[in-house]
Amino acid sequence: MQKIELKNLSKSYGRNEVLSNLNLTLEGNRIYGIIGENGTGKSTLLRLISGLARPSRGSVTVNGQTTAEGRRNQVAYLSDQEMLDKFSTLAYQIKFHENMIPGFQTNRVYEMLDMIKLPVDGKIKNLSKGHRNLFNLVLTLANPAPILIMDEPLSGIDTNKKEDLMQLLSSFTLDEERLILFATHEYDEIEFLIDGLIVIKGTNVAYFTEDLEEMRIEQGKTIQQIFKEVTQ
Ligand SMILES: Nc1ncnc2c1ncn2[C@@H]1O[C@H](COP(=O)(O)OP(=O)(O)OP(=O)(O)O)[C@@H](O)[C@H]1O
Repeated sequence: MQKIELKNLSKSYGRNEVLSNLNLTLEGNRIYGIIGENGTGKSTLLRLISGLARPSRGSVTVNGQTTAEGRRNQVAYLSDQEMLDKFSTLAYQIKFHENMIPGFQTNRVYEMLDMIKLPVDGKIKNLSKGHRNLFNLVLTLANPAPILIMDEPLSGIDTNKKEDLMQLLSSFTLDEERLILFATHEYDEIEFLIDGLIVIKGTNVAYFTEDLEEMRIEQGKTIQQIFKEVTQ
């Protein structure tokens, strides 16, 4: 079973303490959404878990791995920045990922691109921004890592494609026993996608549930309402 454990985790950039003494355990084949106002440290937290940033204090353990390198092997990470060389072709990037990542699911890339009707010909720079985001997302989803960590994966993607992608994400946790954690500002869209919710306020977790459905039945609140209550 997949497991992410954060113990007394803090991160500062110079004098700016972004995250302070976080304690959190995420586990199971679940989809977790992480929300919070701009600049509250969501991306920083995702980078710490993925082994791309170093904690200032405390520890991050991912499936028993405590070193940054060990964590990187457990995680497929999708940045909110555009990382791909714009002058390369889509086909080149697919081949590059296939060569770099053991078990990379190239067939799946082509199936997903077909599903979202994105042609493989041509260069990254000629794609629209939304299509570039989609292509990045597809490359991340074809990574066989047991944990998928994504920074705003649905931003700039049209409603129809979002629905297809959300179905795909659900199938990843149901059929393939993966854990997915992503940051987003799209509260309405993820309402029925995520199993667990984390709200960051200030420098810490202000709200956490691993069973949003239960909370919804008990308290009848939407994510938007929870967010407002917690952050006001
Ligand atoms: N590499 C860095 N060096 C210095 N400061 C940084 C760095 N990365 C992030 N920060 C600062 O850390 C804080 C949190 O940034 P972060 O990007 O993690 O927030 P976020 O919650 O993801 O924001 P948003 O919702 O706007 O994407 C901000 O004040 C930001 O300026």
